[in-house]
Amino acid sequence: MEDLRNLTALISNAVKQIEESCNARQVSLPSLDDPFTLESESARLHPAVLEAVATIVAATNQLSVLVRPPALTLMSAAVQFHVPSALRTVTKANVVEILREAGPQGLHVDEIAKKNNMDPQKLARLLRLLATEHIFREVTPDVFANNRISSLADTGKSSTELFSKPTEKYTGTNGVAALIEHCGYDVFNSSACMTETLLDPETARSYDPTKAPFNRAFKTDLPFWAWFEQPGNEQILSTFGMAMKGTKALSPPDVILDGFEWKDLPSGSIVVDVGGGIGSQSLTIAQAHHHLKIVVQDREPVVKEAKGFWDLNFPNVLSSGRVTLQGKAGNPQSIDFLAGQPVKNASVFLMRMILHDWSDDLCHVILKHLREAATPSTKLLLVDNLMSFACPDTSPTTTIPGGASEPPPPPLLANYGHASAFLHMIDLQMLTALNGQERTLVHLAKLLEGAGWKLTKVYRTPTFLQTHQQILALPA
Ligand SMILES: C[S@@+](CC[C@H](N)C(=O)[O-])C[C@H]1O[C@@H](n2cnc3c(N)ncnc32)[C@H](O)[C@@H]1O
Repeated sequence: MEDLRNLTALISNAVKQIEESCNARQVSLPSLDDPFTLESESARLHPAVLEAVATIVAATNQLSVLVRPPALTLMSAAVQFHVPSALRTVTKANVVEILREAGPQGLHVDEIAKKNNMDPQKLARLLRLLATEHIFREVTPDVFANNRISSLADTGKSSTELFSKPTEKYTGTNGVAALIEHCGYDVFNSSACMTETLLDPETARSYDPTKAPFNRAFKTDLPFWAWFEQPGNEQILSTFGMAMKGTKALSPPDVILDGFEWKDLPSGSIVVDVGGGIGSQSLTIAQAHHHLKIVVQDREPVVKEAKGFWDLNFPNVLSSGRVTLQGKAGNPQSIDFLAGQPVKNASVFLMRMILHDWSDDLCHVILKHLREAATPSTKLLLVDNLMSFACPDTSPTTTIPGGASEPPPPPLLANYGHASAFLHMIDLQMLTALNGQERTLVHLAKLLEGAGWKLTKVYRTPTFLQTHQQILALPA
């Protein structure tokens, strides 16, 4: 009972904290029935509120596990995979857009099914599970409407356009639907092969990117990235590019501009976005800081995708030369961060969500190439998720600015329990797809040190827990 009472007290204090912060700023938390818009998120995007949110998510989950019959908790975990299956199916079948067009009163499944050619009763069962998880709303029996959560996956396009041009579904969107597709197809299928891969002596201890569960699932000896580029996988590759844009939704918008002091870089400074994908982070930096030159580097097929993205979102910036896309073809220097780094006068090497794709050995190779290309004043800015243990950590930790993070009050787990479960899932996402991993700060510090970099600072920007933290390193 003591844990129960303590958890309840934590929840009620956190609710008070949210209320006080919202009252002081004269904003209110949006209802679950309001469609998602960035503007209406302002109440939540405040450090005090985000901290209270983490407490509530951790404590409510711990409370429910504490009181629920154990068999239900365990078996719910065992069948949880139906949620991403249902979510991917309805997202791919354009249900979100059909329901947006229907308005808040919703639409009967018979009508939805007429538009997307599904079986209405099967569709109803998928939507009902999702509505039970607070994704969509069942307004009256068999009548469904979007809610705040489902509307985040809205491409903003008309359902007619989506049905007539299915291969262009994600182009020009916020990328969230693309992220659902990437997680629900490439990664979900890989995860289904996790057990066999991790228990097979041939692959159990391998950190080779060609021996991941992904390779077993898709019957390929190619690493994830090279497989994307195979003929026939064009759609999967372009979905991945947009999915990376969708990861922006996992942090407050434009958080890349908080923390690191972009404005203090001298005019004309070169920022190299290493493995920058289509350049969705670079776009934000380029739009906010006109004094910087930006080079987005990635594999050639990704760079081809990137060209259309920049022409659409920031016309003429490529032709002006302020932003350069570096891939392979058309450029004398081939871009492969495992092979080397051609830019030798960078002010900043930015690497967002790169190291987590690779084993320690391959991270060492990437970091070493950057170190060799760095000038004495080049800065290395990593943007990565920071992991923590599910128990108090007594190992020596770093004393650099921003290095320590406050553990939550007991009886919450030291890593904020369920509030950080998402990060641990992303860690396994890296394992299944790439044999990569998310890391603790101490782990990252060691990797950096081994490659001639010195971990210098962590910018604790108001992210959702420890997602996408900015980690600064300088040449050692
Ligand atoms: C997880 S994504 C991150 C993209 C981007 N930094 C972002 O945050 O949106 C990893 C990127 O690394 C690129 N990549 C993989 N192997 C590469 C290599 N050897 N050289 C250059 N880029 C590579 C992929 O094509 C992909 O765009």
